[in-house]
Amino acid sequence: MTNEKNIRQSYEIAKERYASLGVDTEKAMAQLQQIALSLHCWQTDDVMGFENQAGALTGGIQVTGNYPGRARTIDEVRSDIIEATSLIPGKHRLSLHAIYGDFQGKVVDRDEIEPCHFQSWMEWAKEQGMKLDFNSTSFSHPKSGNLTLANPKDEIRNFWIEHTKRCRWISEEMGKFQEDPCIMNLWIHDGSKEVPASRLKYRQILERSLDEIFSVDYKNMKDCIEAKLFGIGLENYTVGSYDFYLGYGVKNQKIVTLDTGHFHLSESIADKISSLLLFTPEIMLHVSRPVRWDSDHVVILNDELLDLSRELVRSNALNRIHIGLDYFDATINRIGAYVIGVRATQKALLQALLEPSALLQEYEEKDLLFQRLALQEEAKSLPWNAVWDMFCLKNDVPVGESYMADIEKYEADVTSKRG
Ligand SMILES: C[C@H](O)[C@H](O)[C@@H](O)C(=O)CO
Ligand SMILES: [Mn+2]
Repeated sequence: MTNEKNIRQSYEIAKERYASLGVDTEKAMAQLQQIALSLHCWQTDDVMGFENQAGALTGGIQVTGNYPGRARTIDEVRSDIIEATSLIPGKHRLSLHAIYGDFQGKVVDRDEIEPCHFQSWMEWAKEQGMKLDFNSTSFSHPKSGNLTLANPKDEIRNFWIEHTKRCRWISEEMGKFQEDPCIMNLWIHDGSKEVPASRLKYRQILERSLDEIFSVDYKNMKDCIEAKLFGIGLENYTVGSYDFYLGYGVKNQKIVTLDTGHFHLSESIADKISSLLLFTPEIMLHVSRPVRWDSDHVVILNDELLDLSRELVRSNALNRIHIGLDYFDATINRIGAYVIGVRATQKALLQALLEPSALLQEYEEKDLLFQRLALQEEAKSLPWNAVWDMFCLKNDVPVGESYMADIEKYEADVTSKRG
């Protein structure tokens, strides 16, 4: 009770402080409430999925750690997602990879998947008031190799074309069922350890495959194409590079996915937002945290995330931006990993929504550059955390670090009992 009183008092002080700079804290909280983040289901089970022919994780991605409690069944994934979302303010989405289908113990190959394999997900999500997004899965399959949609061999390429076409069909049915577009992401690992004899050849093949895949028009799903710098074992050449997908996205008006772990480490993802918004219809983000490489560390509140969030808000186009998370850490409690990453992303967005942007723009227009820099610096220590605590309180989720106790309890009662 005293705690709640403190939170409310601190909020009132913060509200006044922000108002003095022309910022409306109530409006910022209302805007944050509208931002649904797309949670990646694959943090629950280390990207294993539920195919009954599953092998090791391939495609140049890697999960490290063996913390106990990995979800081993669809029910366990759902239970973990319910637990995680109970500790996160707001209403969010869930992103499924194609390997998470409800295959009922049968072997259903990737070129055979159908909407019926995701029907139970659609119904469950509806019960939870949650919308679904979708991803085709090119990795961890006997036909994955180093080349899928860019493979010169007809048999392999056509298999993956068929898989991806089916994923679009499933996404369309999901979108219809949930009466809200399903955002489908296409990422393939295709590449080569050494420099190929022709870089052009495989990109030409990939362009043709994509044209065939996208030849069917759908109304209830949206296509996103995700580039990458390199995968492990595929260091010299990635067919689906950023230049490739940026070109394809602009030419064909597809959504380009920016995964924050898929660029050179010193490259600013924030700087790309305004350019993409000028030339592509919408943007999809995979918020991740690269450490030395695309290591998919748990997202934390760092400068890169803050910079990106500020650009998203400043662009005035939040309705054209989809924000998903993409990391997988098996070294710590997996539900904790979700909660840390989602709350960090929301905190960054809140700080961006609380930026005294009207005043900063006014200084800029008047060429008051010292004043602009001074306010940018001072804005960093404004009492945004009091607004965040109030946002959590309003959403009836734990304030501050108190969520740790809930996760510890869930671990003791549930995940520690998994074999
Ligand atoms: C599971 C993958 O991480 C995901 O599908 C893809 O988006 C990626 O980022 C691969 O590095
Ligand atoms: Mn990604």
